[in-house]
Amino acid sequence: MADLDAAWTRLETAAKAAGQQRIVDFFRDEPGRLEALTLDVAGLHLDLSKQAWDEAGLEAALDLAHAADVEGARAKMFGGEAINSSEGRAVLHTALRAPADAEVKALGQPVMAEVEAVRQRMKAFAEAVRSGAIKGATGKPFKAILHIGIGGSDLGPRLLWDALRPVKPQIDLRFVANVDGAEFALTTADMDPEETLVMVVSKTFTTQETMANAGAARAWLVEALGEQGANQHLAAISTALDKTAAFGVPDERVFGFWDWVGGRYSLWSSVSLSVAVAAGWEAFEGFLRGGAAMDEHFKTAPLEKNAPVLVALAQIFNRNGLDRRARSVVPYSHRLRRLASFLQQLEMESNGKSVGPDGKPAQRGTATVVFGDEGTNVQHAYFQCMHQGTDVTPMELIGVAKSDEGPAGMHEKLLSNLLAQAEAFMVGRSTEDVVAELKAKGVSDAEIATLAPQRTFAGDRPSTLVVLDRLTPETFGALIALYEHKTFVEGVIWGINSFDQWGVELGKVMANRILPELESGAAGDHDPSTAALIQRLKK
Ligand SMILES: O=P(O)(O)OC[C@H]1O[C@H](O)[C@H](O)[C@@H](O)[C@@H]1O
Repeated sequence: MADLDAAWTRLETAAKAAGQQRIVDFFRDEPGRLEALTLDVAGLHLDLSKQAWDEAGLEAALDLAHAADVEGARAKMFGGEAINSSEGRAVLHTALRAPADAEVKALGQPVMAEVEAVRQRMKAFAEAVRSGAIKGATGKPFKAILHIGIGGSDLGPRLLWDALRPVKPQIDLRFVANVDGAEFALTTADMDPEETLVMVVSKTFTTQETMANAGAARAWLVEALGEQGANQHLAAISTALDKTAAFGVPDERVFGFWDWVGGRYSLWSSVSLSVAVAAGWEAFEGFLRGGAAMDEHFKTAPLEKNAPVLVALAQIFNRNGLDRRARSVVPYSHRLRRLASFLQQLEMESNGKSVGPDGKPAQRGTATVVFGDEGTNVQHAYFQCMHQGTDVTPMELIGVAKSDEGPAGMHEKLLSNLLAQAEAFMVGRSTEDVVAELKAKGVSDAEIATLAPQRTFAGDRPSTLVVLDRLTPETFGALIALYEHKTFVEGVIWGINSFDQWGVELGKVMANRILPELESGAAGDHDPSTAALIQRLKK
């Protein structure tokens, strides 16, 4: 503990010192900077040299990781210990992408036989749906899948589908998440129940939104195909097998997973069966292989060359050392445009905690806000604030080195924007430079005095670049696993349990209380604002 406190203090001191200098100058003062802060892992190239740390800052961050015993925590996670202590569960999403012959135990019990058995059933199902061996009730093959789920049962598979989907897919995969009937109506309007397979995805099989949409989908099927027919169009993915049977899904159409897989870490499981069907099993297996490659790296690389550790430490340096309370993630890739939404759950649900597993307050600030969308689009939206706003927001910019998709010549334009933004964030543009340009254009001194400051860029805004060699199932898997392990390392250093989510409960309980009040009009005991709104909104 004393070591850890001292390591935190060293980090904070080092960050303060680094913050007095300009990032761009670190390159001048540290000849080995680029070499020390770039690495190639599992088809990803990472460049953390434009981050806010100097050599001493990086060293202090690595010391902090050692003092927090990241390596010990990592061994406990891979060893299947109950590191999700508030729920007494192991954390083994890594087993879902491990080879069948790996030796993995959850709380001492071997898991790989079960994992492999479900994988084989998923594979057989995916192939049978694709080949038409499994058909709908009227004998037609399935041309579409309606994937119903929310949170971890939605965000990961949606992103995975965007990443892997063929340009002209054999199977049209659609998603419904929200308990806003508009989403169901808009998504199903042009779907034919006779040719649609409905997959209900819920770890708990109790989530209000998913159960409401599942009921709606079932009714939509029953109307077209009758009770018996509807069942042939249903599949369920859950850890609650008793509940799937009660919903009417035949056993052979139920695909399980385990309580040692958190919802936001579940896209490696049967939760992504819809994608495995629609993109094909081979693509899904490639995704698993990519995740496993990152696991191997995370487990074995020394901390100073460990990609998830370095990305986590850059975040901690910014967040705790320099008090930067937001981070923006911008993939220069249309297929990865939903990455920030996925990371919002992964990082903010995992690490948005203020107390540790011992119930004591966290000593330092934990998860920050993460936001973002696809580049270049965001350059024409919020990047003004990133370049010239009063707060510095660290960025992660993600690119794909090679792509043959779409019209010729576009990819280079996309990449030029990615590189230009990262350079502009760091280097900025000096007032002298702006003044010289305005003078050369014949602008008057009076105008220059007001214009030049407005056209100056302070720069010195840190960013990390992640460049995928190509966007393949493997590199995409490696990217997601990178972020999972980054999130884990941060949780270890902040001293919190990254694997529970008590903070989502209160709102659910209160919604269940308000629902009958809206329906019947009899208002319960509420604060004046809520009571007035119930009066206004009730039926
Ligand atoms: O998969 P489900 O059990 O339906 O849960 C869906 C989601 O809802 C919950 O409220 C949790 O916050 C998420 O972690 C979870 O992914």
